[in-house]
Amino acid sequence: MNSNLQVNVINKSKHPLPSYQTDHSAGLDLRANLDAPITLVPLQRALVATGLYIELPEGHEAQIRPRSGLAYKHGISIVNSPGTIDADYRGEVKVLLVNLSDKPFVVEDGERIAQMVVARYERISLMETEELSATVRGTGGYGSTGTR
Ligand SMILES: O=c1ccn([C@H]2C[C@H](O)[C@@H](COP(=O)(O)OP(=O)(O)OP(=O)(O)O)O2)c(=O)[nH]1
Ligand SMILES: [Mg+2]
Repeated sequence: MNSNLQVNVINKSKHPLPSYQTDHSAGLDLRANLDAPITLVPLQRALVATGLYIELPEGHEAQIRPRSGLAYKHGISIVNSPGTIDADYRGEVKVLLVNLSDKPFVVEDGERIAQMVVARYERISLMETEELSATVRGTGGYGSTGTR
């Protein structure tokens, strides 16, 4: 799929720019940019560098999401999933990995550790009021509609 939304990026990593792996992938895979591998023992977390700096267009955010393969095979997830990259952020994109398995996991330099999905967002004006409109759901939630 072609994209016409150009996003400025500075690549200070030793790896190629992130890319979409298939024609319609939603996320660009991000690689760890490390001087040395990082070992995550069970339940340990680490802020992993990517060496990338991006300038998102106003009205867009980037979400940093786990990769399902790493999650399934090794229990590797992201603590603050989905991480949010703001359009006005100019720092390095980092990934807050956590090892949810019972075995140590080694993050290697160049490994694809997460994926970045760019999305539009709305900013809202909050209007304080005394009453909200009535709905069938009302205040029901947290399984109020049953499980089957
Ligand atoms: O997974 C992430 C999440 C955030 N950031 C960067 C970009 C983002 O724009 C900034 C702030 O993130 P967030 O608003 O989630 O963190 P905060 O704890 O609210 O920090 P701040 O007070 O700086 O907003 O940190 C990352 O590099 N990776
Ligand atoms: Mg914030």
